[in-house]
Amino acid sequence: MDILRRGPHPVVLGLLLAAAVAALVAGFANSNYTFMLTGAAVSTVFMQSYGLITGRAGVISLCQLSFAGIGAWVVGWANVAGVPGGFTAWLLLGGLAATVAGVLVGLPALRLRGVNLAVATFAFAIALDVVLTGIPFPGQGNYRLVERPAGFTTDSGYFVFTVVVVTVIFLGLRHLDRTRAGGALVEIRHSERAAAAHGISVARGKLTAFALSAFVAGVGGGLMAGQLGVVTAGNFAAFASVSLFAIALFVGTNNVEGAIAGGLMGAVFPSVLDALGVPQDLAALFFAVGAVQVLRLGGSQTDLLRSRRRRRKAAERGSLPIPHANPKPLVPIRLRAPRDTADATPALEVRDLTVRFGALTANDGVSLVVPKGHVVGLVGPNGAGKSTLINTVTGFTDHYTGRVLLNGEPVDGLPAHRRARLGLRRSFQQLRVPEQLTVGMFLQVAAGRTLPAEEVDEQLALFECPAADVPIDTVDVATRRLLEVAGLVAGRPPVLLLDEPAAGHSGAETELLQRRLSEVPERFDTAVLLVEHDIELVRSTCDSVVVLDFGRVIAAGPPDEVLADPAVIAAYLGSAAH
Ligand SMILES: Nc1ncnc2c1ncn2[C@@H]1O[C@H](COP(=O)(O)OP(=O)(O)OP(=O)(O)O)[C@@H](O)[C@H]1O
Repeated sequence: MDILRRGPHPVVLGLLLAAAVAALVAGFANSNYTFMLTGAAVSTVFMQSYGLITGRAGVISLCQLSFAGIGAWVVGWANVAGVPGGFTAWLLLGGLAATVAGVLVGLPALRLRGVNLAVATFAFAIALDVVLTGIPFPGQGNYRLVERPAGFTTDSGYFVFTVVVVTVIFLGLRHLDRTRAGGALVEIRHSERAAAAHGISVARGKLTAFALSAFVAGVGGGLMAGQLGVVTAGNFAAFASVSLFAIALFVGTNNVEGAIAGGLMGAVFPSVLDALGVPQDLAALFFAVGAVQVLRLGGSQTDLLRSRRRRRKAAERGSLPIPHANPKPLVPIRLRAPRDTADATPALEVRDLTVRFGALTANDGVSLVVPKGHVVGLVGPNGAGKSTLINTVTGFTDHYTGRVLLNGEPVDGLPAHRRARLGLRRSFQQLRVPEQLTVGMFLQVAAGRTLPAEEVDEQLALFECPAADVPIDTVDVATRRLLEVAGLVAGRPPVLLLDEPAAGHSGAETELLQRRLSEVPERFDTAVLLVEHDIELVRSTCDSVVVLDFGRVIAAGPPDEVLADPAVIAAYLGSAAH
């Protein structure tokens, strides 16, 4: 959002420049080059589609060219049938038809991941190959060429048209990247569990990615039909989808430069190999090796380059800018006496919760209450069952007996993202903050709502996090943890469960967390269940403490009393009798 305030982004300027260069190239290049460059622009659209489904949402799809084939088929049909509106309307029609296919493929694919998803989408690509070979493209039999848009009928004119379409798609993608929906896709790619904990429906996110990417691929297929006049099933073969997927994975087509580079590779490489007399299969092999390299390095070429550049800039800039604000703590550290839990209304109630993993009982009839306006500590030695309790309460473990009530209403049976939306939010012991987002975008994704810019700045200042436009991969781990808490409380959930939020913090960071946690109930109207090994943090922030050992509650009550209990001390020393 800061970027918006500063005016046109370099990417927009770059795209305008690209359009100008396209016009120049179209004016001066010979027809062979123009044809090849138009192919590269069409390929760039395919890459944009991979950038959506794989680059952003992290979903493997090996059938993007099949969606393109559907788009091309519809454009061919509209041309033959004389559908009014002309080529641009046909393109949109082709995109929409591909979207329907995207949703149909996406729905059964939602429960699949990794290799299984690759196989499922590839099976669809093969099936469509067979279908398209059986049903000729409209116009294929009688060479009825697709009519290009008025004003762009020459090869050079059509090249400019394709660049305009590519540019419009880039702008659309850029807009998506700046919305919470775009941030949600990136979080799904990074960690489906974290996304669900932020109230994001992973299934709906993936389906949206399938639909959008199929639309873009369908438009690309339609553009190809306009370029070639007549297309055949061979233009959209399943194996070509796999090659393009490998290129997309290698280059990183969620980035503008990656999509353009991928487009150029997809279109130009085969011609280069032809000119060198090298078999085409080698191109696929080359890109497959590149894709394996991505898995080894943990990122595409453009992602790695961008990340390196951001880190270098951050190092040059020194310490990260913290938004200017002067938040006044509502309550100084533990100057306030612990709140009295006796009469408070429960925000979260856990009744007789039992969770078993085979023969092991991780939670054994646990009952506890987190009253409104309170911070409750949940402590116990390693393996006592604290994380299991958080996982179960928030819907990440569904094999349990007992009840979980939020504001008096049972939430048992609801999946994690539904519980999160109702206001049961959590953090994870293992940090799950996606590095690809900016600080401000993550804050909004974690909050589960779009926050006004001023609120984002205030919240970041309150938790002493860097400014909204700072990329997360330049932020240290302890600050990321603070950012996670900042985002979660910004959503003002009725209940927040924090799993060791101070892990890896320095003394100063723990002190900041201590201040903020003490204020959370009043400032955000959020009750907190705090799992923490730092007993001083628990003592200074919690109104009451529950102690677990071997899955059972062994003590509960005011912090000073409970933490001085000999049974609790013995449990921590590992000598409790059971
Ligand atoms: N998915 C699982 N499958 C099998 N056993 C599990 C699973 N998750 C947890 N456990 C076991 O349940 C017990 C409780 O684990 P849990 O992680 O809840 O403890 P904890 O109190 O959070 O420990 P720590 O403080 O080390 O995080 C442990 O014995 C653990 O090995």
